[in-house]
Amino acid sequence: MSTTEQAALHTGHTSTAAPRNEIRIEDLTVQFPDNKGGEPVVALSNVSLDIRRGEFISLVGPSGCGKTTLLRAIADLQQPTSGRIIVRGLFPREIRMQKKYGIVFQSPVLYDWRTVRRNVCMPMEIMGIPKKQRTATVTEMLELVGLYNFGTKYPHELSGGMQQRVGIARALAVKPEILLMDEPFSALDEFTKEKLQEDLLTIWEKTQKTIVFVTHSISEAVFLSDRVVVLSPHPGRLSAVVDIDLPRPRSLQTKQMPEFYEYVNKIRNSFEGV
Ligand SMILES: Nc1ncnc2c1ncn2[C@@H]1O[C@H](COP(=O)(O)OP(=O)(O)OP(=O)(O)O)[C@@H](O)[C@H]1O
Repeated sequence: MSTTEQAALHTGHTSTAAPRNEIRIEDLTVQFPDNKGGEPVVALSNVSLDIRRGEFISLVGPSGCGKTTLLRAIADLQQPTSGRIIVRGLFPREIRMQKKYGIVFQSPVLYDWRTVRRNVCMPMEIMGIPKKQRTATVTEMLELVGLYNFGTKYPHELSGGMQQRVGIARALAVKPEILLMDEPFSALDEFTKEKLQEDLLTIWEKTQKTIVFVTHSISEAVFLSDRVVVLSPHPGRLSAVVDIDLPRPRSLQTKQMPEFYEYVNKIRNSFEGV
C-alpha cells in the first residue's frame, strides 16, 4: 500500500486538517509462539482504541497483560498477528522511519563515555542534523528537563532521576510527535518520581506531544493522564477506559483531592476479577 493510499485510510480528513485520531488501534491481536511447541501466548486479543492528538494516555494492568507489547506494536517494534495500527494515516513503520516517535524505557541506556550533551545529541548525529542546529537543540532540551548545568557531566556522575531526564531530553531532541514511555519512573525513589511526574506534565503542556505511558502505578496513571486504559491478562484485552476529569495544571495538591482517590479506586476496582 502506498503512502497516499495509507493516508486515505483517514476518511474525511483533508491534507490541511489535523486528524482527530493520532493513533488508531483496530482489532489488534499479538501472539507469541510457545518455544516448547505448545499453544501460542496471546499477549493481546482484539484490542481496539483511538488515541487523540495531544492526549496523555496511560496503559495499566497486572503483569503480563500486554502493556509493553501494545506500546511496542505502536512503535513498530512488534508486528501484529492480526488487526492493524494506523498513526496519522500511516502504518507505524512509516512513522518510525520519519522519526516521529520518541521512546523512553525504564532504563535510559546512556553511553557512559559520552557527556550528557553528547548523549542527548546522539540521535541527531545519526540523522545528520547540522552541528549548529544540534547544539541549539541540545541546549533547549537540557533547559526543558532542568539539566542545563549538567551538560558536561558523564552519566555515572548523575542520579537515577537525572539519568532518566537525560533519556527524556534525548527522546525529545529529534522533535517527535509522539512520546512512548515504558515505565520510565518505576526504578526511581518516591520523591524523585513525584518531581519527574510534575516535570513531565510541564514538558507535555509546553510541547503538546501525544504521550502513551505504561505504568504499574494506578495513582501515577491518574495523576498524569487524560485517560487511563486498563488491560486484563491471558489473553490481554481492554477491560476499561477511564476519563480522568481532574483539573489541569496538576500538582501535588491534585493528589489530595477526593476525586483523585475516587479515580484511583474506580480503576483499582476494575482490576478486580482480572
Ligand atoms: N518476545 C516474547 N516472546 C514470548 N512471549 C512474550 C514475548 N513478549 C511478551 N510475551 C508474553 O506476552 C504477554 C504480555 O507481555 P507484556 O510484556 O506485554 O506484558 P506487560 O503488561 O507489559 O507486563 P509487565 O507489567 O510485567 O511488564 C506475557 O504473557 C509475556 O510473557
